[in-house]
Amino acid sequence: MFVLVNLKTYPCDPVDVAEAVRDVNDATDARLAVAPQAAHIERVAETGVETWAQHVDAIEHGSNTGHTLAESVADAGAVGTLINHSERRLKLADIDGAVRAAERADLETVVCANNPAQIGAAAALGPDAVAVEPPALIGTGTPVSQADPDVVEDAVEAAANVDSTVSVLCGAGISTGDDVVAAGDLGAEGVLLASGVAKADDPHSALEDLVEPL
Ligand SMILES: O=C[C@H](O)COP(=O)(O)O
Repeated sequence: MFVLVNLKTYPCDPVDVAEAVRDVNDATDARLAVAPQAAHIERVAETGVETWAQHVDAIEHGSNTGHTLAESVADAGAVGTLINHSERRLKLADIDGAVRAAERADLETVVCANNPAQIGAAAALGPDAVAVEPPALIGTGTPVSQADPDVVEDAVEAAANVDSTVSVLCGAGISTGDDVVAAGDLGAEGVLLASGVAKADDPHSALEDLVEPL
């Protein structure tokens, strides 16, 4: 299972969480990675943890003030990027452009979507993976894999109908090992999570619990 920890803009210490992700990754068969804010990518990557960007824009080098260039996050140490997170929504053409920009910079891609219908559209753009996240469950601690299993199963089916090489992650409310196991049982190859780790008093312990049954 792939466990991708999104730090959003939570007031955690990104290096402390990155070191916890790195250390727990070293002690499990699961694959763990962390997605800090763009400004923290370089410091986080220097810990040795697998580091992802939270977003890249559909741009090339040039006059794009305030945008995030895929090559720049790759230069800073990111090896992948989220695209179209529920809190960073893009138009369809810009999702497509962001996937192409990430490919150009050799970044792995996870395109997020609200529901199975959008997952099908996202898979058609050829990312490495898609992530289904019902917005109403994000940050609630109510896990999508247990509270709304049909969403996950339908997302897996929707992606497979379009492109069977695109992996499916699920996210929203995932915070325990049981939530991750439930996601795997529904066909997801990974989970995207944030508050369960970034807001935990002890991120290392929270991560150990997440991977313990894997
Ligand atoms: O990127 C992570 C997702 O939005 C899930 O957030 P959450 O784990 O806090 O529900």
